[in-house]
Amino acid sequence: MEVRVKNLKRYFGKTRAVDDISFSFSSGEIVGFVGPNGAGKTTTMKIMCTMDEPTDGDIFIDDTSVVQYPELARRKLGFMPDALPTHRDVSVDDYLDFFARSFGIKNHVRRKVVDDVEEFTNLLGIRDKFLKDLSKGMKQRVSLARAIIHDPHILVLDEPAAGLDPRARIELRELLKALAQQNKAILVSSHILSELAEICDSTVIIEKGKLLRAGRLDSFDTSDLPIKRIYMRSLDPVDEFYRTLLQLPKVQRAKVVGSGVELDLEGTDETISATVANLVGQGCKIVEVRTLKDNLEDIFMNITKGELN
Ligand SMILES: Nc1ncnc2c1ncn2[C@@H]1O[C@H](COP(=O)(O)OP(=O)(O)OP(=O)(O)O)[C@@H](O)[C@H]1O
Repeated sequence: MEVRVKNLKRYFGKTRAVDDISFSFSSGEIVGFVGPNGAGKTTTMKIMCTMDEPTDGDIFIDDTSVVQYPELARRKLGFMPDALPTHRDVSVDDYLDFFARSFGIKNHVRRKVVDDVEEFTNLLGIRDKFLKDLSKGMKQRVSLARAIIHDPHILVLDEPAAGLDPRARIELRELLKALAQQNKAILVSSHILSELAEICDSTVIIEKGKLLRAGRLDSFDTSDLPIKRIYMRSLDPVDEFYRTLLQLPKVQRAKVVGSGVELDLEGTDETISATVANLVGQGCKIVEVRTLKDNLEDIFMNITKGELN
């Protein structure tokens, strides 16, 4: 199963919340959806889950348009919104049973369906508790249980890890991995970038409604990014080499790592080459120059400008 976001646009008056975005993902894949506040993540996810309609463009689940066939799309999709359930005097079990009913799961199988989902999301021990008495992490698990009660092929999660403590975040991560192993296609937005990098097969980065990058993290072309991270080593004493590097105008940051120096250089590959030539010209005995791979956080900071929509 494939989800294809195709030239999606959603304008609110003059605000171009989503401005011609295209990307796709498939069964068994976890995709991180990353962007600063107001980038258009929630708007995209809401359209995917048929809770809003695009100004133009569409989203296809295989060949089914979510705009033309929202009922069909809803059966295939599970959505975990960023707002948690707030109903006060409803137990976890009644809450999940209600959603199982609303998806038309028949009486004789519904008990088993709810039991299985409660077991998977580790809710069996608290299923008689009222929602109002749950901690944030518990509510998050209830919200995930609700999203998967009808066994959807696609899961869309808006900021599921927000506000969770480290243990709850690890538990959530393990649940998402298990769901991907069940061959579900998962789109998950988050601001906790390091966490996404750990579980995601690929990443979609947007800002101000525009797509900046989409694909596997290790396949991102970073050659056009304004900051290059480099490791250099010379035969000169490392402290001396470090001080020489700091005096170069394009060096933004440097730190000694082992017998070499790691530095952020502002510019292109040409700048790296010119910098090495400059150092050799000053008599530095360079023996190693390596471009370091950016992690998701570095790439995100490097390509987004932090401007609000
Ligand atoms: N119903 C609406 N009416 C008017 N403007 C809206 C509406 N929904 C969203 N927007 C605007 O669209 C833009 C994108 O918002 P969206 O909630 O999709 O961003 P986001 O990436 O999910 O942000 P965050 O990380 O802060 O949740 C913002 O400028 C927002 O103010």
